[in-house]
Amino acid sequence: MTTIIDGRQLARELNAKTQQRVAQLAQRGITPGLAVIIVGTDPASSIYVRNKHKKAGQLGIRSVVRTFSPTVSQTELLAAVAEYNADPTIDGILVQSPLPAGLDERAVFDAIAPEKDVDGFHPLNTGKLFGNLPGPYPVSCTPQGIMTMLKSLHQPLAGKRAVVVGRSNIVGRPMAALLLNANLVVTVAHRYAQDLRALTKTADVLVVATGITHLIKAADVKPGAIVIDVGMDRDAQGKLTGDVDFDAVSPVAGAITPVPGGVGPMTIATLMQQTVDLCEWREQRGNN
Ligand SMILES: Nc1nc2c(c(=O)[nH]1)N[C@@H](CN(C=O)c1ccc(C(=O)N[C@@H](CCC(=O)O)C(=O)O)cc1)CN2
Ligand SMILES: [Mg+2]
Repeated sequence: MTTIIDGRQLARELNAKTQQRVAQLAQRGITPGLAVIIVGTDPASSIYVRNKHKKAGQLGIRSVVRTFSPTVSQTELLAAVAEYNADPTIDGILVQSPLPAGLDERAVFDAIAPEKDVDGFHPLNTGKLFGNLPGPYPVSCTPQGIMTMLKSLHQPLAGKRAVVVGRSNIVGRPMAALLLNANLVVTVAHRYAQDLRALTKTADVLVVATGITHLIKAADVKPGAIVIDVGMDRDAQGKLTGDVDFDAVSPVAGAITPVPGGVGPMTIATLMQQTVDLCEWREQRGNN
């Protein structure tokens, strides 16, 4: 029997816990604040930002969305980040990725105060993650959400072989660090891998984040493996599909995430969780 990892249900459970934490903060007169910066009108990014804003509102988090035209200058963007860095009502700041060409995304991420870096993209936070330093600090929401999904399976993971396909800063690299910190034996594969399929076939935990529709087929997966599909691709008919051929792979896998309804909802639930984390950590530090 293959377990279908239900990201929507796990997100509901996580959001319920976050909502309770928000209610506890409210009793002390504290409202967590999230600032979301989006540049341009990319339809997918606009939907993700709208969903973040909506979910925040449902949980009692105050969210502000600032939308810039694609012609915004780097200086204006950095000024908006600086404004939120200095705003005591804002606990978490995120800049929706990708930024339009011509803007230096890395410089904008680096300008976010590390203690408000709700996406965990600041080098201080990624450095802590890669050094396996003691927390707390925020971690990129998609891989952090995947760790929550893996924990929901209640399977021992230490010593298992993990293969992460894709090495992006948002998913592949922090995913590898989280799995390594959880004592898995981790391989990161990418476009230069000489025999990708020989690698994926060794994985007890396979995480695929490439943006290549149905890259992973049944023959590429070890029987019983946990398969996590981060892909959000469109097939020839425009239908949302993953990097894993779900219909072919699910009979082979021990557990598998669907697309949609897998990793995506957990990304947003983790963002909400981390906004409240940042708010609580700030309180614990004494509002600094
Ligand atoms: N600043 C950031 N930018 C981006 C991140 C991020 O974590 N921080 N991740 C992705 C986009 N993303 C959130 O921003 C995101 C993508 C997809 C989903 C989601 O719920 N997907 C649904 C399907 C949605 C659809 O139908 O199109 C699902 O998988 O079920 C949530 C968040 C890149 N940018
Ligand atoms: Mg990649």
